[in-house]
Amino acid sequence: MSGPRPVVLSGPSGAGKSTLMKRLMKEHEGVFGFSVSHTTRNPRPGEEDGKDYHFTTREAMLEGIENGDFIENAEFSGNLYGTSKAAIEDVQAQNLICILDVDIQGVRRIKETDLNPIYISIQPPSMEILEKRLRDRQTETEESLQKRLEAARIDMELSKEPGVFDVVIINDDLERAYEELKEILNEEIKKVQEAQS
Ligand SMILES: Nc1nc2c(ncn2[C@@H]2O[C@H](COP(=O)(O)OP(=O)(O)O)[C@@H](O)[C@H]2O)c(=O)[nH]1
Ligand SMILES: Nc1ncnc2c1ncn2[C@@H]1O[C@H](COP(=O)(O)OP(=O)(O)O)[C@@H](O)[C@H]1O
Repeated sequence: MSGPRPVVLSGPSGAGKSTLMKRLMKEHEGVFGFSVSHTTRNPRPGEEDGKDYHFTTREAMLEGIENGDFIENAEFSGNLYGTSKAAIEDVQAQNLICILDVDIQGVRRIKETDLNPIYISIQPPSMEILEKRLRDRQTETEESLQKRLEAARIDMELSKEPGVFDVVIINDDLERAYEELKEILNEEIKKVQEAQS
């Protein structure tokens, strides 16, 4: 595949992936493009269809999967999520660094493709802090919160396995975590900026 190397951001729900990614994209306008996933979960207040996610139904998504429209898909906390081929192609056609936000199942599936991204895991400092951040975010019901915490325990274990991720960033202090992320991506960012100048 041509163009800059994509970036996969993974890690438990509530670890800070969206926060870090949004900041990265804002501070590097015209460098990154987000791979907009499909999901069957309901939009949260402020989320935009086609920007944060393509919000869809299980029926439509299963049909798309059947048609081979997705490079990967997974069930997470009772909903379907997936990366369409078009989502990645849209970004790569513009020669931008494609950022994917996927769970650990997605990481596994992407490893079977020829996408060749940089794999970054964003981890919370502890389960206790993760739970607090998720509660404070006020986006989840008690049931979906518990499912996310259960998935987080599995994610935290798997992310320790050698070779799964290129880098693991502990998102304790936001500024420090952000600097670390920028440092890792510095080379790719420069390549895109040079190609544009
Ligand atoms: N496999 C896969 N996981 C995804 C995709 N899009 C989002 N996810 C993951 O689904 C999980 C839940 O995402 P979301 O409902 O937005 O909750 P949040 O991560 O707590 O903001 C997170 O771990 C995401 O990384 C996708 O296209 N494929
Ligand atoms: N380093 C940090 N310190 C304190 N709060 C944070 C930090 N990083 C993220 N948060 C907050 O934690 C919550 C979860 O972050 P979010 O980016 O939504 O996680 P994710 O996208 O991984 O689910 C948000 O309310 C966010 O503002």
